Amino acid sequence: MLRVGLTGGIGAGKSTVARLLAGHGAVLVDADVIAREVVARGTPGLAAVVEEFGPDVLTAAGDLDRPALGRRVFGDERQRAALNAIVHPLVAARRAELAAAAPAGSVVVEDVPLLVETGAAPGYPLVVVVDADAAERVRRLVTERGMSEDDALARLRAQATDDERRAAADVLLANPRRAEDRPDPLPGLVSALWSGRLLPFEAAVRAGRPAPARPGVPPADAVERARRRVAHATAGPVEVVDASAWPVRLRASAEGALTTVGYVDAGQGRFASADPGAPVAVELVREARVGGPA
Ligand SMILES: CC(C)(COP(=O)(O)OP(=O)(O)OC[C@H]1O[C@@H](n2cnc3c(N)ncnc32)[C@H](O)[C@@H]1O)[C@@H](O)C(=O)NCCC(=O)NCCS
Ligand SMILES: Nc1ncnc2c1ncn2[C@@H]1O[C@H](COP(=O)(O)OP(=O)(O)OP(=O)(O)O)[C@@H](O)[C@H]1O
Repeated sequence: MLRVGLTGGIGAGKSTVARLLAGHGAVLVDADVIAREVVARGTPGLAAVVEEFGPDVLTAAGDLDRPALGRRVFGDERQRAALNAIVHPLVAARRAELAAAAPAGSVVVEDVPLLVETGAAPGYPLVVVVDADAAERVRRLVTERGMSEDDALARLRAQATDDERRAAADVLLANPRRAEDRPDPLPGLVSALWSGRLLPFEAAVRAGRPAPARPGVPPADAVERARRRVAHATAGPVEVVDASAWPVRLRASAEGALTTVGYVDAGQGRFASADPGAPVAVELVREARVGGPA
């Protein structure tokens, strides 16, 4: 099983990409759907929201009045943080539960709009970001979702910047406005991602097989993502030993949860990434030596 974090700014095309991946056989987990379930009528989540925001955020029938709550939280950072503190832990727990229930051999694609904002990105073996510029995203929300421009801009401002999301992307899928006179390139990009990266990555994780070395010099941003992922999984310091060639070599102090982020046990205190797009080797050493004198 391989967990893939799929994210992008509002209106970037996450759902479109998720549907294409599902067509190839991915198991989908949709954080927006879960975020509705955890505040459905009668849930502890809804009770906590009402305790925080008062009964004005309920409809006459006792459901969450989403437009009313939306008006309060988009544009007021403090209120948004209060809502996030209630909803996000419930969503993260349910996401993990659904991913764990997927059949062996699955590629689980988790569509998580706020993957970067919540700091969850390094906890995934692979992060896919769908990218479209802000003006185009606002156009989509206004023309195809019936949102006002002000509402669309308020949501954009409540999210990470495009640069922050791009820095977290192991794979960046460009999804600019579809041209009417040319075929849409997105299905082809998603198909190549599926067969060229996701399927081989999942198979290698299942077989306990490290990714083979590859030619070229690792880009600095890929090295930084590997370092952050390993630091997140091992909850300790991580040193970059050699980033001049693939596999990137890192040194960490504990095994931690490396196998949950796409690493396999390579024996003799070594772990290796199974991601064919970014081979990384991790050497485990006693804590005192990581970051200390050689
Ligand atoms: C404020 C609420 C009630 C408004 O509901 P509404 O039906 O209008 O929007 P919906 O939930 O369908 O979200 C649509 C999009 O808005 C954006 N968005 C939603 N919540 C947030 C947030 N807290 N911060 C930034 N962007 C957000 C996302 O891009 C999302 O895909 C709702 O968005 C909510 O409960 N948000 C908090 C939970 C959350 O963060 N959900 C997003 C993913 S976990
Ligand atoms: N390349 C494109 N050109 C034009 N319209 C597009 C393109 N990709 C997606 N859309 C349309 O833009 C809207 C937003 O796309 P989609 O629902 O996939 O985005 P999303 O990132 O999941 O949005 P949200 O953040 O609101 O969940 C949809 O109406 C979709 O049909």
